[in-house]
Amino acid sequence: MKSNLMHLVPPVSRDRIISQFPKWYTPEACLQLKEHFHAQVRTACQQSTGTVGLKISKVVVVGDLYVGKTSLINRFCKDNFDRDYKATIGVDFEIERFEIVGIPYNLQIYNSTLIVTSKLVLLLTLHGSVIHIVVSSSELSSIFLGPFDSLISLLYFRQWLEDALRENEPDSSFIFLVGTKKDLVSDAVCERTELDAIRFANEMQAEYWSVSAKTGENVKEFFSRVAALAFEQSMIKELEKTAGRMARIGSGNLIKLEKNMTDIPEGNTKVSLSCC
Ligand SMILES: Nc1nc2c(ncn2[C@@H]2O[C@H](COP(=O)(O)OP(=O)(O)OP(=O)(O)O)[C@@H](O)[C@H]2O)c(=O)[nH]1
Repeated sequence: MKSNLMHLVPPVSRDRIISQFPKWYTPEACLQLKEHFHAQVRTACQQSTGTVGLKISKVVVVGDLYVGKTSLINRFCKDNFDRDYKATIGVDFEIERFEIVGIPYNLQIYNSTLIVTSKLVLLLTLHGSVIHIVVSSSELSSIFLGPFDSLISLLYFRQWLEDALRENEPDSSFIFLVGTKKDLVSDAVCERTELDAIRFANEMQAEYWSVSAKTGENVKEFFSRVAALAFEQSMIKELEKTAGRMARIGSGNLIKLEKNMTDIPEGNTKVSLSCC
């Protein structure tokens, strides 16, 4: 599957630019920076692997039994939906292939149920994962328990979150909360559930998405977001590894000021900016 994720923006680098050059930051400059970032990414890949190598990120999907994890993954990876329920035993996984800014890219999507998976298997699954997706069914969510269907799964979830954060470098992973089976609830119920879910997601610094594997609503958009963030994270790491050998964004030869800064009279901030 080829995905056109050209909307990628390098937030870290952009923030650095804004903080260093607040007065000259413009949408045009941002676009140029984005293009430059993509070029840098390709160069970084070539320098680190000798070719534009395949990148892989790990995504872990967890949640209660029967909430729709397998259906969500199947809708995205195989574009199908099965009404019949077949319980997932242990941990299952799918690989989805993308091409982002010309770079071959794979998402390894692990599917596991919190309650029935052994702790050791869960820890191994979580190790090195970039994206954590917590799935809950919109149909069953209770306003008392937030997006969780039972108190026990809420407790498991808290433990899981701690493990996930411990198994990975700080600030290197993203958490999503996904409400499935959107098609089974009315708009009014959906809205109410969403308010709870968004509040809960904010508490755990997660992003909330409401989807339906049956109709396909929001599924592609959701995984595009997942792929974009995972890819960006993996590229930022790549760039950090090769930082010594490369021009840094915000310094070096990326931004050229047409005028020498020392020539600018005080109070005059109108300087044109060009990217190389
Ligand atoms: N109407 C509707 N039904 C869904 C949706 N997603 C899943 N289901 C149904 O819900 C049941 C459970 O779905 P699964 O995807 O197998 O759930 P799971 O979370 O993978 O379950 P485990 O393997 O036990 O962990 C199945 O009968 C699906 O057909 C949805 O978006 N809408």
